[in-house]
Amino acid sequence: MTGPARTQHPPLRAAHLGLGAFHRAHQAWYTQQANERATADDGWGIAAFTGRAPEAAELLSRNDGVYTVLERSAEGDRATTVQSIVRAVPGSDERAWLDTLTDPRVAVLTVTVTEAGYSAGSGVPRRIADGLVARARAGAGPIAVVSCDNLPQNGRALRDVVRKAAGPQAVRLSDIASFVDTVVDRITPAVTPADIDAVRKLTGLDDPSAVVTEPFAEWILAGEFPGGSPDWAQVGARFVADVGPYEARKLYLLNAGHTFLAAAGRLRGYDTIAEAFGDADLRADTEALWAAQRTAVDLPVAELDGWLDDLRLRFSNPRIAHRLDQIRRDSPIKVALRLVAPLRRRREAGDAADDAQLHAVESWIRSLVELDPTDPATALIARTISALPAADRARTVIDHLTPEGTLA
Ligand SMILES: NC(=O)c1ccc[n+]([C@@H]2O[C@H](COP(=O)([O-])OP(=O)(O)OC[C@H]3O[C@@H](n4cnc5c(N)ncnc54)[C@H](O)[C@@H]3O)[C@@H](O)[C@H]2O)c1
Ligand SMILES: O=P(O)(O)OC[C@@H](O)[C@@H](O)[C@H](O)[C@H](O)CO
Repeated sequence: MTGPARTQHPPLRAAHLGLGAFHRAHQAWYTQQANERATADDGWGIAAFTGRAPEAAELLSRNDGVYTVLERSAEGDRATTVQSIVRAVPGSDERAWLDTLTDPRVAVLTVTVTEAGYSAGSGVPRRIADGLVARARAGAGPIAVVSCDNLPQNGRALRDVVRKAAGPQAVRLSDIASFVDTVVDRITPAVTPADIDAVRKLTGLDDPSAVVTEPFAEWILAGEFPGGSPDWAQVGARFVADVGPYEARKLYLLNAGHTFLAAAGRLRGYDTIAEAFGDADLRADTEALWAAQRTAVDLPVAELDGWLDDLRLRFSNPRIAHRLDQIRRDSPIKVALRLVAPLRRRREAGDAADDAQLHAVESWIRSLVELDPTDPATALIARTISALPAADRARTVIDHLTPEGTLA
């Protein structure tokens, strides 16, 4: 058995860094949908680089970059083939990275490297800076850099760390690189062997690069694309002047809900979001958290109500096994941005701390103290917090957790 076949050959015009499940289910999928509505010459092919380990590139290359997206609703599965990735490259291939970013045809660079990828220590800012400086030197023209990670003002956050990494060369970037803010949404769990089996049963194809995702997808973008972009708007993406309200909605409701359920659900022995959200107490806590945090979202009430109704169904989808231990990874930075930041804003406005927000922070602290850490950053903060008197822990986190997820 082999994987899905290539029938389209879109020209190389985009690059991506961080060839994980989400890129395959979101940006590459949107680009595929846009390519299907374009003439062959107007399509966009992507050179996708892995962030760290080479395996995803090696697997995808074996099938010429073509793979299956399995959209999984509560009712059933639907398989589509994605051909927009025309080259899958291990991130360690610096030559290929520089060649791609100095290629004048390449006008868009999308990025999914997780929240942790934005720290200087990850090496991501330096790699992007090197590529953009080389592009400026080569006179290869402007490029849009599109962050697709769950961070506030993600485009600006990426711009700042890339400029810093470029040092004195940063001045060269202003002329060639525009950094685009985005809100990206599509619940896409890490792929399991059972998912690959499900794809095999449905399509008859052996596709180790397949991804399973929900039917829902959203992409909201604000910024300049001086060298053009795939026609993502035609396939549902929205270009707006300011992503702020949509970003608050996504981060303070969906992602904060996930962050809370990952901690509190794991403490109760659940494995997935659907299981945790199915627990009456945790569901009530999540609803209370949403009620508190929605005050920070500047969107019409009816629009927000409808979005939350959809979110309840999405969290309840029993056929999407979004594992709590995956979501718990790198939690300090997520708690800082999704729970502590809105709590502090409330305090600055002179309002009392909300019980549901406090409960979410306290649940996270309990998860640090009582559960095995998922990653080194979490282990480090867990040790510090565990050493504090229990009565001081929440106050310490609320007062001293930095946006980088460390205790100041
Ligand atoms: N999966 C989702 O549902 C989803 C939805 C919206 C946004 N996102 C964003 O996309 C990110 C990636 O999600 P995913 O599901 O593809 O995860 P994944 O684990 O499948 O892939 C993560 C990618 O990021 C790279 N990466 C991770 N840490 C890195 C580091 N420190 N330095 C360099 N590269 C690094 C990895 O090499 C890999 O290519 C999330 O962290 C989030 O910010 C994901
Ligand atoms: O690692 P995080 O917390 O940024 O993301 C985990 C999930 O909350 C996230 O992947 C959501 O499923 C996603 O943001 C939905 O669009």
